[in-house]
Amino acid sequence: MGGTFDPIHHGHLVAASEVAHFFGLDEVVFVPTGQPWQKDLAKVTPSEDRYLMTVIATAENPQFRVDRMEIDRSGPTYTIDTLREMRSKYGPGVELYFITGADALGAILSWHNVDELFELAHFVGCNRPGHHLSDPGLPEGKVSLLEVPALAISSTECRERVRKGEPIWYLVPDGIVRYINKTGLYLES
Ligand SMILES: Nc1ncnc2c1ncn2[C@@H]1O[C@H](COP(=O)(O)OP(=O)(O)OP(=O)(O)O)[C@@H](O)[C@H]1O
Ligand SMILES: O=C(O)c1ccc[n+]([C@@H]2O[C@H](COP(=O)([O-])O)[C@@H](O)[C@H]2O)c1
Repeated sequence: MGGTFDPIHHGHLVAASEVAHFFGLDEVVFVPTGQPWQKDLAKVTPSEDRYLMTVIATAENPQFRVDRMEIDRSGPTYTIDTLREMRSKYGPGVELYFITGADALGAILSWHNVDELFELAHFVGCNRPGHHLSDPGLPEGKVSLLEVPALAISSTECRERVRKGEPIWYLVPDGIVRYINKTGLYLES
């Protein structure tokens, strides 16, 4: 599962858990983006903080792992590079699934080298409140749409709540609340 994870929240974790269960996956690898080129980079939290929060949020689940390949890569982050790297790391016999939310799936045709993406992994789109879950005309058999228990949580809302002094308990794992309080992240927009 790729994401900016700024910060990681329970919507991400529920989607990952549901997809793992439904498809019988061995593990879910969370890959925080280095430079998400379709977002305003000036507003994105340093990658090391986003990586650490992802590690904290997933630490207790033996099926979840975090990979720093995107934050260690220079230049804009393209999923195609990540999938090529994973394919060469795991070999041709391993099936790769890329987990996305409905908003990301809707924009996938704008991603770098989109045609090759579908040769490297199967894409799973999860529903998300406020976003319509539909296949935007992707190659046959390369995408699955999955209904997961919907959580109306976004990283944007979490950041906004911290800035306004509102609680984010139970929207994100407890360790993430403590990390944000300790570091002072998101106090200024
Ligand atoms: N509540 C949610 N339910 C299902 N999928 C989600 C949810 N929140 C995020 N996702 C998906 O997780 C992936 C990573 O999301 P991302 O890190 O950008 O979080 P976000 O909450 O969308 O962030 P932001 O509000 O900053 O845009 C994307 O594919 C996104 O669609
Ligand atoms: O490869 C691309 O061109 C591309 C463009 C936009 C988003 N992505 C990936 O989509 C995932 C979700 O992105 P985001 O910006 O919603 O956090 C994350 O892994 C991004 O690296 C990938």
